[in-house]
Amino acid sequence: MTGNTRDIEAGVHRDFREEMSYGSYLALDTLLDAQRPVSQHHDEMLFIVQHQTSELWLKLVLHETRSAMALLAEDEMRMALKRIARVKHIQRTLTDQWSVLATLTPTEYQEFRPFLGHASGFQSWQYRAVEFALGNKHAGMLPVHASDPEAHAVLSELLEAPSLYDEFLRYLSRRGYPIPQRVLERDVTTAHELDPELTAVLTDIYRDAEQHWDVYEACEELVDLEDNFQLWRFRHLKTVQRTIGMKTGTGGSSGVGFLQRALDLTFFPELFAVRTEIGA
Ligand code: HEM
Ligand SMILES: N[C@@H](CC(=O)c1ccccc1NC=O)C(=O)O
Repeated sequence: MTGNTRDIEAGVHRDFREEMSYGSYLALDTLLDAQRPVSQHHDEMLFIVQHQTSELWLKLVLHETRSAMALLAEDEMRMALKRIARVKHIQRTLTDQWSVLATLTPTEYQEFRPFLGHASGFQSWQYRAVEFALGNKHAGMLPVHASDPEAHAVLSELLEAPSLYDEFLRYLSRRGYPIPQRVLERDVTTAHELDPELTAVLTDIYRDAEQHWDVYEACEELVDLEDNFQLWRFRHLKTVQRTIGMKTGTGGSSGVGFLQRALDLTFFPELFAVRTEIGA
């Protein structure tokens, strides 16, 4: 037998002149009109779609992370963890997605790279917002967004707000854990720095996990989050390496060297320091 033999059932809705349809609900006119190559090269479409899908997922990561922060501030730990679980799945998708871009050869990329000018992922405000929310605060990043007042406003707000980790530590303090006062009152516009006394508090949780099961589990969720973030950074670095080698970046950085240094960053240093202490 040939052809598609599946009946289109009588009940199937067909007239959307006066009703909301799939496309109108999702604003597909706008979404699918947003791929605007600046060169004539075939592979630029891949480059654009890869970035746009990443930005869409980043939008959801930000939405979920900000919600998790607000929930923690209200002592709603279980709901906050639900948000974080979703973020972890998105992170995996973002990391897996690098394999699509890895099909772009250096020869193909060079065809349209000169058309990109000084545009660079370095200017992604949503990426920077996620970094800020997770605690990698850096006021020096704000001027890059001066030409986009809305993005600048979101970044300023996140810079000045407690990070996810700050909210977690405040929550632990409210639960009676002896979080040092200087940690609770730190200048949240800067990145958190390792505090050995905080490591000791968290180590006690890990040493007696059964007694502290829910917060112990929450700590491991944060470790997963950071681990996933680092995997994305690493895949970005390796993709950059195979695509432009040691060339400087269009954003003006050294390129691979700059991205390599990001792998030394940590959002939750004490949660990793705990590993050294366990069993010691
Ligand atoms: C062939 C593909 C890519 C190349 C060659 C590349 C290259 C680079 C380079 C060299 C930098 C350093 C800044 C600069 O001087 O430009 C950078 C930063 C960045 N790129 Fe890409 N990139 C690629 C794809 C992507 C994709 C798909 C995303 C997804 C959104 C992305 C997001 C970012 C972000 C967020 C930064 C800033 C990182 C930070 O500040 O730590 N890049 N990229
Ligand atoms: N920084 C890249 C260019 C680049 O990847 C890019 C250019 C425009 C929009 C997004 C980009 N993605 C990530 O940096 C390069 O140096 O080739």
